[in-house]
Amino acid sequence: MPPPTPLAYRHGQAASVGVLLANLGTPDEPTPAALRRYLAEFLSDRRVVEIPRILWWPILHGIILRTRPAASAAKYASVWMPEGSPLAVWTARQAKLLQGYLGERGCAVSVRPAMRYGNPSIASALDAFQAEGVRRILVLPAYPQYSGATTASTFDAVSAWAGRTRWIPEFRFVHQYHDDVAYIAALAANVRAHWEREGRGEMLLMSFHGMPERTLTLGDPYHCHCQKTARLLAEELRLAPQQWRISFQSRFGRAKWLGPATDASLKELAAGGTRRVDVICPGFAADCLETLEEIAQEGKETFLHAGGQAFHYIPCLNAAPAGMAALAELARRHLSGWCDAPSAGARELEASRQRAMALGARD
Ligand SMILES: C=CC1=C(C)c2cc3[nH]c(cc4nc(cc5[nH]c(cc1n2)c(C)c5CCC(=O)O)C(CCC(=O)O)=C4C)c(C)c3C=C
Ligand SMILES: [Fe+2]
Ligand SMILES: [Fe+2]
Repeated sequence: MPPPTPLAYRHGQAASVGVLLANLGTPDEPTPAALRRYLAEFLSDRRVVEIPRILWWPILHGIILRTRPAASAAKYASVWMPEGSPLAVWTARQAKLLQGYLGERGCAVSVRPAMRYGNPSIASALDAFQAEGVRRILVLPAYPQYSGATTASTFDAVSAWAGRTRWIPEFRFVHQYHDDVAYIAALAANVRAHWEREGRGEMLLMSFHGMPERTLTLGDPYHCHCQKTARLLAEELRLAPQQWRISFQSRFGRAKWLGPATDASLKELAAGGTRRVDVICPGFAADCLETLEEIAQEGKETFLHAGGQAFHYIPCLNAAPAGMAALAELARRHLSGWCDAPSAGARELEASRQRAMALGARD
């Protein structure tokens, strides 16, 4: 049960603004039992697996949840950080930093990390905002590219919580930021910094998480958003067409997924004589299993086995200052009018007064 009307609000204290930084979710521990809980929740979401339940349920419960947890747990164990799962650790750090970046607003901003599956759940973070007396919430899903499976699913979780809540706060929702100038600039800065430290390869491969190809024909903008991010990043880095490629990773299940596949691209590049490849995953706001294990470990092995000589993985934006500044700028834009810094308000007021005086108004 969500808590009753927040005490702070009942007592008339000024309500502040909340920012819910939501990412996908991750298991609590790298164990088969924790993986089973996480995968059961994740793969039961109709936004993620769009197969009729009558067909999907026996596959999920009869095969996947019996076999995948142990295999995935071993992969998670290979990337686990002392503080926990990389996705959870980075998302918590980002939320803390974002709160600092937004600290100079005209009202108190509270930023909470949340996970669509697992912990801290979206519902628990929203309950915590209610208890704090927060009456305005900006939901910021950490997905630059919109997809039904991620962004819309976050919206569903917020709506489900609202459906159980009497006095819902005012909500705003960030839809996507795949072509945001500051996000593209942050990605480019990340690549350039890597090149300055490590030299550069002949090819920059931009690998995005895949989706079933059918989602594209059904109208999901995800594929188009990925293409645009990749093109803008290549432009920002002034790359010629033969210096970059896009690919899609993490295929799941038997259906046809968006292509070209990252593993096939790595083999093809090596076979075609590319000696060094640099790989970046621009669709992931933070490093996680899919980047650290599937790309930095497995992808590297694939490329080197196929004859490549050097493989460089460029980490996600994580807590990099340019990435945090981009997130803060995005949040600031969406918070506009809710929580403006008083100095900006006062300046604007003075400018309007002077314009009015120039038009003949009297003080
Ligand atoms: C970045 C956007 C993501 C999209 C789009 C996405 C779609 C999608 N994913 C699956 C199946 C799995 N994904 C898994 C892990 C995972 N996926 C994303 C992001 C997107 N998924 C992230 C950030 C992660 C990593 C989580 C972590 O804990 O580090 C997994 C679980 C891992 C495993 O067992 O392999 C599955 C399964 C589908 C089916 C799908 C689109 C329909
Ligand atoms: Fe995924
Ligand atoms: Fe994967």
